[in-house]
Amino acid sequence: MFDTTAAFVTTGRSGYELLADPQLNKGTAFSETERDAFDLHGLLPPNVSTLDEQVSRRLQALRSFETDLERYAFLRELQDTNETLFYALLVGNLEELLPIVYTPTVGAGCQQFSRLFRKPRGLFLSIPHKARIDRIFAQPRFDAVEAIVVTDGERILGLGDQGAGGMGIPIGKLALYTGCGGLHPATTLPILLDVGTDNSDCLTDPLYVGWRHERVRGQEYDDFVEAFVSAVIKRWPRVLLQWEDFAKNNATRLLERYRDRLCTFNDDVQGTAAVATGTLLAAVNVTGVPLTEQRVAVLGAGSAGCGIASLIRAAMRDAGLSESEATARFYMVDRDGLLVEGMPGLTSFQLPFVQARKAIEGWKLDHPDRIGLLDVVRNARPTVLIGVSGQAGTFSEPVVRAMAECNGRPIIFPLSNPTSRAEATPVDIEAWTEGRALIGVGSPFPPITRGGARFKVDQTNNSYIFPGVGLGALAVGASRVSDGMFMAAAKALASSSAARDNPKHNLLPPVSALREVAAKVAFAVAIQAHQEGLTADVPIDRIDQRIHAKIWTPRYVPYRRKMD
Ligand SMILES: NC(=O)C1=CN([C@@H]2O[C@H](COP(=O)(O)OP(=O)(O)OC[C@H]3O[C@@H](n4cnc5c(N)ncnc54)[C@H](O)[C@@H]3O)[C@@H](O)[C@H]2O)C=CC1
Ligand SMILES: CC(=O)C(=O)O
Ligand SMILES: [Mg+2]
Repeated sequence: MFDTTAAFVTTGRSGYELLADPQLNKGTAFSETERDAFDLHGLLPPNVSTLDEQVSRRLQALRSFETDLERYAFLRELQDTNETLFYALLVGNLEELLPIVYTPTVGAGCQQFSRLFRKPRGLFLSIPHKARIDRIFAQPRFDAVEAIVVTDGERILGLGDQGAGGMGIPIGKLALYTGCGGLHPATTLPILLDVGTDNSDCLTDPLYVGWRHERVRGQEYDDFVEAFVSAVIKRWPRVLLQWEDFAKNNATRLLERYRDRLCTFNDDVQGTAAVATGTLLAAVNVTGVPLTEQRVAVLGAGSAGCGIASLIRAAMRDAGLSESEATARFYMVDRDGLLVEGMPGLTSFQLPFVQARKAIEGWKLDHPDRIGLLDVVRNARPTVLIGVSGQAGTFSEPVVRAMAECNGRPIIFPLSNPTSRAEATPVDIEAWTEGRALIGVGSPFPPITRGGARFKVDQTNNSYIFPGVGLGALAVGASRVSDGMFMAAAKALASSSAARDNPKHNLLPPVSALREVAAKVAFAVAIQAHQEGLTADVPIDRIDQRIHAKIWTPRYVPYRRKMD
């Protein structure tokens, strides 16, 4: 386990080599003694700064930019120059910086990746270099790796195929692993599986940095992923591997293939499920309609949609419903309308959530051959409406008004990212429901006005879950990540809700509290792993201490020169 509490660091690097290493560089904060010992005099201006002074300097520079994309590029550059400073800035300003490091700006960062590319971060594993994976992994720099986030760039937020530009997502997710979950940056590794791209803008862009090839699919793709996972297990047998932003035809399939072979999970399927379930449990407290009486409509029956349905259904079973009673409460709507039994083209992970033909007999439909979202809301009268379709504006005024007509307090979560892809905006939902809706959004939105005051709508994003799941799993050396661990994470999140005491308060803690949320989620996840027999021999009364020992706080420690 990486020692996050080391009192000093010993290094053989000096001069420019030391300044060029983002894991070791302190910039102007190198002390006089360190400047003597590491030949840094003259390479730095003479004034020695504190970390706080450096943070103030960078914050001032950051705020002077005109656009968020410039701020994103600035922060990425800082991350690649001085990680301690980058994280001190991030941790101290989560609310302000998360929308830049993470959604929505990270989406633009992926789209502009080839233009912004400066220094290498993480690993690009491309099909032409499949045979070299072991050798790439073998570099000593990666000895401390404990957490990997991997994507193949095919479904980047709601922005589709971004090819190698998708690397922005693992980088952003791991920034949250450290910024919110406290994992030491040296233990994190972003990976992009470059299997080509079907994005013609990338393929025809002379500046595109990825492998210029159409996306490889089928057996060759599967063989490549297998080579990757096998090499990961060989190099880091106890690593936590997070799958991120894979397209619908791969996400659940790969999760099922690998979830029993290593400590791994899919964030879009399982992390999203936990944040949606946790927020819903908090909302149920407010509306007073028990979970067992909720009816849930989901727009977008893909990885996130079916993951969400699956975990909410499990929560309904825990609350006393049978499997079939719980299943009947879900209305999954995709491109071709409501999923009903016998519909052609259903995937294996959609099949458990189809509605029985009999259940919809007698429904009044706008068009007899297609059951759209509005039909579902009018006929099924759902209490909850969740959007994970990546399609902006699909929670139209008639749909939202219909939700408001059949519910005193409709629960409406347009969760698609980035901001431009949200199914509806909080301002519109607030207006169309006369302020009665309980709203959750995937990306940050400006505050709305509620009861004459500004109200910040909850950002219902898996960032409330994955840093804590990773921290908890790693702290106790979990061998696997189970569905039970995600349920524990969801319940821990719900128990942090301020709305438990006052229904006018937020369903979720603010983004500024994400570090505390991660620690709480980590504890619940680790306890659950222990109860399921998935941990190494960590006594239950040591779990809290293990978690806190793993949380790194960005600060400078003194350096000592390593003698040859
Ligand atoms: N708030 C959060 O924490 C998270 C949000 N998301 C967002 O959810 C969205 C979907 O992600 P995934 O499920 O992984 O993608 P996916 O591609 O697996 O699923 C999207 C589904 O939406 C369907 N769809 C597309 N257009 C539609 C339309 N007009 N009406 C109904 N269905 C339509 C697609 O056919 C597909 O089944 C993305 O925008 C992503 O950013 C995903 C994960 C976490
Ligand atoms: C938040 C996230 O994981 C997504 O939008 O894909
Ligand atoms: Mg994602």
